[in-house]
Amino acid sequence: MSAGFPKGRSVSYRFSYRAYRLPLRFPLRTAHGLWAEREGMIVRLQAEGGGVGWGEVAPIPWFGTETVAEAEEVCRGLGDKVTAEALQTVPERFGCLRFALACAFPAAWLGDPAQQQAKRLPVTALLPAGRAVLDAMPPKLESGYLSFKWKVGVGDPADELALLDDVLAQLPGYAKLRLDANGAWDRRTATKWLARCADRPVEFVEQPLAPADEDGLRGLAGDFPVTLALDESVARLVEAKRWQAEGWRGVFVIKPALAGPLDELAAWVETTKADVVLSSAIETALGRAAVLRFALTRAELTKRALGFGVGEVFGDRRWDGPMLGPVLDAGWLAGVNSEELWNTLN
Ligand SMILES: O=C(O)CCC(=O)c1ccccc1C(=O)O
Ligand SMILES: [Mg+2]
Repeated sequence: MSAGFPKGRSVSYRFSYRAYRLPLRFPLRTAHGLWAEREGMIVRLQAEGGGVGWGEVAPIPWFGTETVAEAEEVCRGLGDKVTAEALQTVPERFGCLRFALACAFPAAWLGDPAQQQAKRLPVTALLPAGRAVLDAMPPKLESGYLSFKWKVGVGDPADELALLDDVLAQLPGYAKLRLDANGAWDRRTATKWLARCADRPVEFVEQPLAPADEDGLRGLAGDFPVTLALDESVARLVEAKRWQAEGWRGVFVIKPALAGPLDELAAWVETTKADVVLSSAIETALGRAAVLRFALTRAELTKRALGFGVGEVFGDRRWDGPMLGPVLDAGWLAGVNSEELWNTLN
């Protein structure tokens, strides 16, 4: 699957788009309040010869992406007949829409699934914030996860720090823990946590400070041995490139659904050997399948476990796709029917 804008051809496509609005089964507690409903769009391209493809626009506005309304306005401006050249004029700032459009080129949907069949990639289980983590872990361990991500920075920092020992006590020697503060800590709190993480099986600490505190983030990276990861700081690929150019040597958590065309992401990682983790933006099965289909063919993007173990997000099998367990293989992709999802939005 190529998942980029085809070059040098002025084939025209029929373009359409439909909005969706889906309640989250368990509203997500974040540093930005409660997230209860996912809004987005599905886009569709149909080649003159008949081939069809789909893509998903799934912004997270508090990550600094475009809003659904803004993406919709650009779509309206494109009209119902488009060329690849016209789609490439969508501005860089519209990372979600550019991801969706690049996914939707019909040629990308004709890929040979056989080439992916043998691949099996590990998935990270997302654990809930607070004390709930302790009950959530055992069944995840039982089902075979080797990698976990715990949301911190939500409750009282001292209570959470005390819980860290209990979480690590439950972690078998073969497993690793990621911590994600979503930018909620101040420098003092971050310092306490990072000191505590030294010599612990912590794979990395994600976005310990708000994106605005760039000096703070660079300072922490130099002061502590634990690996740091940027997420909110690098929502769009241009920002990841800038941090890298300025010397960031930690991990880049990339939410491909926010970052623009998958091809551009892969090219960057291939040329610079950036240390990346692919992560879900709580998109529907349609957008997730586009990312995971691509991930199965690109080893350089999947050196670390996939941040897609988000469980049943919508509580609706069609929009969640098949249950994704501790290991992704091409069988999961076969359970996602993009055409059917499109048709339910009719
Ligand atoms: O990255 C993962 O493992 C799961 C995805 C995740 O944590 C997430 C999902 C939606 C919005 C924000 C985030 C985040 O990484 O902060
Ligand atoms: Mg994060």
